Amino acid sequence: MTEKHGLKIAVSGKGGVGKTTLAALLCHLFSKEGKSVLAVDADPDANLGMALGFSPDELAQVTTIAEDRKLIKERTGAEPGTPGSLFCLNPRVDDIPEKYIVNKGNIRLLQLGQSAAGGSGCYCPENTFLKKLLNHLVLAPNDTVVVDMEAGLEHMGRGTARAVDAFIVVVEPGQRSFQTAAATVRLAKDLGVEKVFAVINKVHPGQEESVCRFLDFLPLLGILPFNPSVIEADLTGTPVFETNGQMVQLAEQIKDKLENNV
Ligand SMILES: Nc1ncnc2c1ncn2[C@@H]1O[C@H](COP(=O)(O)OP(=O)(O)OP(=O)(O)O)[C@@H](O)[C@H]1O
Repeated sequence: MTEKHGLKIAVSGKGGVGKTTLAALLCHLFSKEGKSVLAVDADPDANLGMALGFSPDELAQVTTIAEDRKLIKERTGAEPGTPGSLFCLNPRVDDIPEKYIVNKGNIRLLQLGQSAAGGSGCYCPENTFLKKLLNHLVLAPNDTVVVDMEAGLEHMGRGTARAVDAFIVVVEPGQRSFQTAAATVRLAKDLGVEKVFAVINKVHPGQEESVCRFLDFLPLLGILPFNPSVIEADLTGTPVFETNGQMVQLAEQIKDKLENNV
């Protein structure tokens, strides 16, 4: 890594490929090495909070951006630093209002929540909030932002996409997932994003070679195997990083490769 500021990472991919699982593993690993992590749950279908080990009670205590959409709509209309705006000029992670944040160790979770408008790519206040946040948030060298995104980058403007240091597209073996990945890469290039990487998840023994062949247009950070214990952890509401050493080890390699390439 050449730059001195912290990293902003967005995890994307088709629904159900394992974005939340990978995002939670990365949050855990960054926090374990002493980084201050802002985990942003921007996927209305996901529950990054539970994957990080927050209890339903803890999650219920905070307000999601969607729940506060009227306020957010009013305030995201104003430029940061102006009266009535949500953020001060050049906000830091600590400047995000506490009512939106739930903490666990070094991890601060922010949930955009379920949009009343529904549908991906909408220009709803939640996405406007995310854009402002990614564009204006100033990270200390020790800060890391991990965004669990909804599929697709359609709702991202050029400036916002370029504010992210790396996009990780999670791909599972299958043509539909490859096509989503290809579309994401095309869109990312259109938006001027240089750093787009793939992580292949849910790979069964013997599939590695053919999957890599289909994804030769994307630099690969790593391969995660299909592992029933990941589903088991999900069923019991236990974070994967507490139960599955193999996934943690592989995610660590993914994180190292990412840091060496941004
Ligand atoms: N390597 C794996 N092996 C087996 N199951 C996995 C693996 N990774 C994720 N899963 C399971 O697949 C399901 C979807 O995973 P996850 O929620 O992380 O995906 P997602 O892309 O965030 O989904 P969504 O788009 O619905 O939010 C979960 O039940 C999860 O436990």
